[in-house]
Amino acid sequence: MAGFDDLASERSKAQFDVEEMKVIWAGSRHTLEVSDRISRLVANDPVFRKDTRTMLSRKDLFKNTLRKAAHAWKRIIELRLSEEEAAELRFYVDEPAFMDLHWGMFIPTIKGQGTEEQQQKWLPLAYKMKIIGCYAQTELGHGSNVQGLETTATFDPQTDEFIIHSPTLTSSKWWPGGLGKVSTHAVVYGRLIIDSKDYGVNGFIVQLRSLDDHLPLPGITIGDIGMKFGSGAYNTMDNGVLRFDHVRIPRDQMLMRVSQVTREGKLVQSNVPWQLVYGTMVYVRQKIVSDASCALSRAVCIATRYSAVRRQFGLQSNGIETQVIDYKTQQSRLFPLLASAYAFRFVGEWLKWLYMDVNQRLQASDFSTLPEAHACTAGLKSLTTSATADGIEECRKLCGGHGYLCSSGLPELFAVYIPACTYEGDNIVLLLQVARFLIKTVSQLGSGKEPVGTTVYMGRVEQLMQCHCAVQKAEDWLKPSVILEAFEARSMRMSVASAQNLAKFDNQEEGFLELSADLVQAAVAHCQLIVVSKFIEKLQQDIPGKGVKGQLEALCNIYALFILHKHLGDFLSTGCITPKQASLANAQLRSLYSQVRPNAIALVDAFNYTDHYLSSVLGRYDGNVYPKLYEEAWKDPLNDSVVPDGYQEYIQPILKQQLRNARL
Ligand SMILES: CCCCCCCCCCCCCCCCCCCCCCCC(=O)SCCNC(=O)CCNC(=O)[C@H](O)C(C)(C)COP(=O)(O)OP(=O)(O)OC[C@H]1O[C@@H](n2cnc3c(N)ncnc32)[C@H](O)[C@@H]1OP(=O)(O)O
Ligand SMILES: Cc1cc2nc3c(=O)[nH]c(=O)nc-3n(C[C@H](O)[C@H](O)[C@H](O)COP(=O)(O)OP(=O)(O)OC[C@H]3O[C@@H](n4cnc5c(N)ncnc54)[C@H](O)[C@@H]3O)c2cc1C
Repeated sequence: MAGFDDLASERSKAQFDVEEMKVIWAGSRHTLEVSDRISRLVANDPVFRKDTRTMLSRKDLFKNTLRKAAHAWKRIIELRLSEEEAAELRFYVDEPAFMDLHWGMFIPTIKGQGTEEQQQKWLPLAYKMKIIGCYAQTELGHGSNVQGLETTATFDPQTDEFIIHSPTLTSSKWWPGGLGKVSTHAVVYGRLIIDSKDYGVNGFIVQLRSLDDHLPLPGITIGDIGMKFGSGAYNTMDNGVLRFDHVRIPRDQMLMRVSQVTREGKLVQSNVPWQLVYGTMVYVRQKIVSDASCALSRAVCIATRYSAVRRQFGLQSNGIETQVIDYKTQQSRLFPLLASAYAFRFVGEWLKWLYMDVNQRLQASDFSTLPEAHACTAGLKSLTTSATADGIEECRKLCGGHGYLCSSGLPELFAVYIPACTYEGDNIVLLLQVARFLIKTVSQLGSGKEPVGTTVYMGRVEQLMQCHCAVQKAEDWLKPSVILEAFEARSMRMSVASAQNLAKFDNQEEGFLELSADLVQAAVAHCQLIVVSKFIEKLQQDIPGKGVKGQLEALCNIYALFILHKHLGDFLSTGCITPKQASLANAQLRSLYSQVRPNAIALVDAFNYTDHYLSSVLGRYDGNVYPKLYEEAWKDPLNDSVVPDGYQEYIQPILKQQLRNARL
């Protein structure tokens, strides 16, 4: 039967060891074992079913999420799951919920911005979930501009308390996940006011609801901000609104690692940079990059399997039509996304290492790598989430009409994913942060301050401003050194050009605003270079397993040459390559697609996703698409009755009217 046979035959064509590729994708044999075990545990538990999610009303959907979260927590305790296993469980439950903000932002904020004493007081409560917290930063009037927040925290020396207040409508906290209906506590960001002087934004731990009856405490108004894009999707989350009317908290609930307020009302700065108040965002942006590879690989897995099952046109001698995956146009849209999923996986792994390294340094009072960590997390968060959001939509189109059905799994995946381009920093705003970092780096060239980390290549500015690409034949594009040099030269030249244009302005801030569209492009070029170079570095590691390294090399080259093709204008206009070399790159790309084609199904099998996680009829492991699509349609509540509700009120009268008209 079509589907079963197609995918079995595809799997038999694979030219590499899929089991070893699973280890590479997971990161280690241990991680693969944990992820495999927990994914099956979730898939086999009826409480974690997902199939009715898009049909539930908001209230039922939300209650169902509460049920799942409570059940997940129960299982974590019963099975004594480690933190790693619990995180895998959350991943495979696959539903945004208040727990994400509690574990992903509230706890990390206390760890990163609280003093030892504050951590000792609050963390045990939070770890045992005796309190549930959220991250209340964004307001109705300001999200990107954190320094523009209006909530005030005024120190009252009489009572040794802070008074938390929302002075305007636009100062209402707006968006925090978990706030609307669940959280008992929040880290609230507000302006620290002492003796009428404004000391800027800081974090404060504020209790919001009673631990007895869950009612908001006096002076606090809270609710949910309403339905969001798509059915199911992010509507499992209670993004909330919060207002304070002179709510008092003890002084020791200001997070005081960065600066302290004494009993006398004096502000004392510690030796850590004030930017640490933004530390949780660096942590979460790093997480979001890893998540991008998961979301993109999921969509790509669905689209690849379905493209091997789906046949249209091109009747062959054996009477069978062509698998759509064999069309070159399909390959040229699908395989770069497959390559991107792998590329984002590896850059995510590297970013996790970078974050851990920065954290260790911070503990030892070494703050030197913080600007680089901020630029990398901001830039890569922006690059990978934008590409993933676009990629999921492309996968939907790659699946034709059936991709638009909720049962394909793609509409909900798209709807739940796209806010990643906005939350934790709007993607353009974040690229502008990278641009500032690049301009600063360029301006310091030749000053004796050597560029570090991902900007080391800028130290070779003279060479990179003049070099000529050495490619003479298509295969030359397979050399990592050739690719790296082209990407480095493009990024260097775009940053230098931006810096030179900026220098023409008397007022640098005005110039930055005027040139911001170009600056964003320079930032994108730098971030793409990071992705390419981290993929190449990955390939320099020991990679066991028959054929595994060869497949990864092909994917790395596809990613790089696809980006080159997509941004050809940059590469040509900066003179990094010639039009002839561009056309050789394109020829090489086509040849790489042919190389990947027989391995495509095995390359998505290596993600090791269960059918439960994919929740897609089109992406089923067994390829049994058509019978299941047919079966799925009959489950729609609209098919509960043969004649629909409303027939007598609305259809019959029309039909009767038409009959009468016809008789006239
Ligand atoms: C169901 C089962 C449950 C079982 C559970 C078991 C456990 C399971 C575990 C689960 C774990 C889950 C983890 C998941 C992860 C969490 C998922 C989260 C989902 C998403 C939620 C989204 C949340 C949010 O959106 S929070 C709000 C985010 N807001 C923003 O991002 C605002 C964006 N704006 C900014 O960041 C800034 O204001 C910025 C950068 C735009 C500021 O611009 P500006 O130029 O005005 O800067 P200044 O403020 O003046 O700063 C100048 C100076 O500072 C430097 N800088 C800026 N930011 C940073 C930074 N972050 N770090 C370091 N340095 C920074 C900047 O570069 C400047 O430096 P100079 O040297 O002066 O140039
Ligand atoms: C699903 C979801 C969950 C969220 N969860 C939380 C949470 O838990 N806690 C929390 O505190 N917040 C949360 N947020 C808020 C989120 O962090 C902000 O929405 C985000 O930081 C973007 O800020 P904004 O809404 O102010 O966008 P704006 O800054 O108003 O963006 C609007 C437009 O203006 C552009 N723009 C803004 N500034 C500039 C500039 N300087 N230069 C050029 N263009 C600019 C942007 O590119 C964008 O196109 C969440 C948001 C969403 C969607």
